[in-house]
Amino acid sequence: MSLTTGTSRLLQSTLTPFLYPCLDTTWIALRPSASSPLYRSQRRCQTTASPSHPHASPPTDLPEIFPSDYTNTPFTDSCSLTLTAGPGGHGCISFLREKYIPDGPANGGDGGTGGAIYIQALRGETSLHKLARRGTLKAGRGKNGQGTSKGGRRGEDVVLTVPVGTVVREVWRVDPVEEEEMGRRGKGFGADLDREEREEHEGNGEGEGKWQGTDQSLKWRREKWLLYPGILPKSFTSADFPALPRPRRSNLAVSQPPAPLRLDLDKPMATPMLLAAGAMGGLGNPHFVTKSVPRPKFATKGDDALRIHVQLELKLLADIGLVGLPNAGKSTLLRAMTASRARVGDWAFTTLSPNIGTVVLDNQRGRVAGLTSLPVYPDGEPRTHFTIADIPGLIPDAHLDRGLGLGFLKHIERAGVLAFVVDLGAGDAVEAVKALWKEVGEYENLRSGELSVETQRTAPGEDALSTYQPFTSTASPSEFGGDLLLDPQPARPLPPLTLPPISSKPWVVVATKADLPETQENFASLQSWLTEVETGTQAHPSGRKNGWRRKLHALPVCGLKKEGIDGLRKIFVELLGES
Ligand SMILES: Nc1nc2c(ncn2[C@@H]2O[C@H](COP(=O)(O)OP(=O)(O)OP(=O)(O)O)[C@@H](O)[C@H]2O)c(=O)[nH]1
Ligand SMILES: [Mg+2]
Repeated sequence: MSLTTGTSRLLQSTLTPFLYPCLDTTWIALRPSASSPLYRSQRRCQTTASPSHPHASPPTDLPEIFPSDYTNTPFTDSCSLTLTAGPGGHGCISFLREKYIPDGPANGGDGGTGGAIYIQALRGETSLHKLARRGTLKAGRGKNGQGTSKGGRRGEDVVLTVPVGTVVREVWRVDPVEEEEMGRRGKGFGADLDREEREEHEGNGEGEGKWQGTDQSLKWRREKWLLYPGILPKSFTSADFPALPRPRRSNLAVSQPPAPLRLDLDKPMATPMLLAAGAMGGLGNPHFVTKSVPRPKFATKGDDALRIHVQLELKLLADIGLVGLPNAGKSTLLRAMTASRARVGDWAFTTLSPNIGTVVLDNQRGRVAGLTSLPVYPDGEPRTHFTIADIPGLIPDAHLDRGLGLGFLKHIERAGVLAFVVDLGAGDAVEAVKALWKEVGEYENLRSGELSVETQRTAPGEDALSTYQPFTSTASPSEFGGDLLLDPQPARPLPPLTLPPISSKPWVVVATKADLPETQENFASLQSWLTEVETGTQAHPSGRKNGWRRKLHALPVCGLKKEGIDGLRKIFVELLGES
């Protein structure tokens, strides 16, 4: 009885505040009253102003953002990587040795296959910076075989996780299996040719001595063989060795995409996709038992691994891109809508590389206020969040690469929906939107010209992106100590990606600093201009006939006080459904 009472008292003291907060008297006592300053400040943070009266509040009570509240999130939208699959483990040279069997048969195990490299596009990822930092990715080496016919373990696999919308393009590859096959076919490796082929050559009157020479020199590939410890190579004659086994590929290699790699990972992937299979392990000494050599004291080494140099590029930077002149309030808006802690400053070019923030629409515990249903992705999956990119400010003549212009415009091209952010307190908002569109439109013209030049340069039938040329060096890899130290081809820049035209993307105008006095008129003229563009009375600001004109909204917001944010979120969700 006393135990029950004790348990219930314990429960009351520890769990009640969490399960039934309304019953907990201590919590009630601590809760700020409606008149306390804390409560008032909380209520002020939660208010969302009606967009129709944004200017009602005076601009004096603006919250301050302290420098200690800034964090710099790293971001990279393209990178080059060298992917090296795992080399195979060596075969083992071993003999059975037991009581009464001092010189048993060969029982060395085969080496393990090397680890493979996979790629997987996931929705939670937003940047390639983690991969860009690494530069080279290597899968694990297969373990060596062991005595008593124990095969070596497989090498560790590596999975690259990338954001959805990543494009993977191959720059060059070194495929040792392909090279060896080519060498055998092209150079006539006598020892490894089929007997019929050989006889055919001899029948054609080619000297036997010549074949003999090729035969012996190519059979003996020191770097391919492992010798029993303590035995010097000179104690073998090359005739003791059988022909080198043909190069093999692991069974996994059949699911490798064809070379050259050109992948557009525009959907989230349930399972990783193979990019490079690991190399095969070497063969243990039982593989070389013959009548004349019953106890072979050699095994083969594991194969060298496939190496691919790829370029990764994000086709989609974020769902929404904030485009604006410097100091328009883009970073403040991003902070208001997401948990981003982007730096804010009262000067131009506070932001120099994109900041990406995520707006959570459904956090598994409920939807954000005002959303009755969730938007869906093109594949029908409900969209529980979307991303916003705060892109550095554009300046006039950015399309001529003035002030890092082209770099910033490249980011704009990669956003799904464009949100033109204009400062209502910095002059005519219509002129500001027109100036922004002018830069974007000029950049689009430039890009379409660039693409057509690239298409003309490509010979008909040739792959427009990259063509695979296996490494054709006169020196064999063994001359580099079995390992190639240099890139087989210098990394050449790949042609630009073909992306949808910017002017056909949905767009919206966000009028910031609506708390500033006397900005109503500016906003009203912006709204009427947008209505004219929508109805076709005014030309599309990009100068293109087929520019996006449906549902053109302008929304006044105050990023500092988070006013007008709910309405903006709803419009973004609506436009994402259209994009
Ligand atoms: N009154 C008022 N000031 C704002 C508002 N939003 C931003 N500001 C101020 O405007 C200045 C610039 O804001 P940022 O968010 O850094 O502007 P930005 O567009 O990111 O600037 P860059 O990164 O340089 O292109 C800061 O001093 C902000 O405090 C707003 O809604 N109202
Ligand atoms: Mg900024």
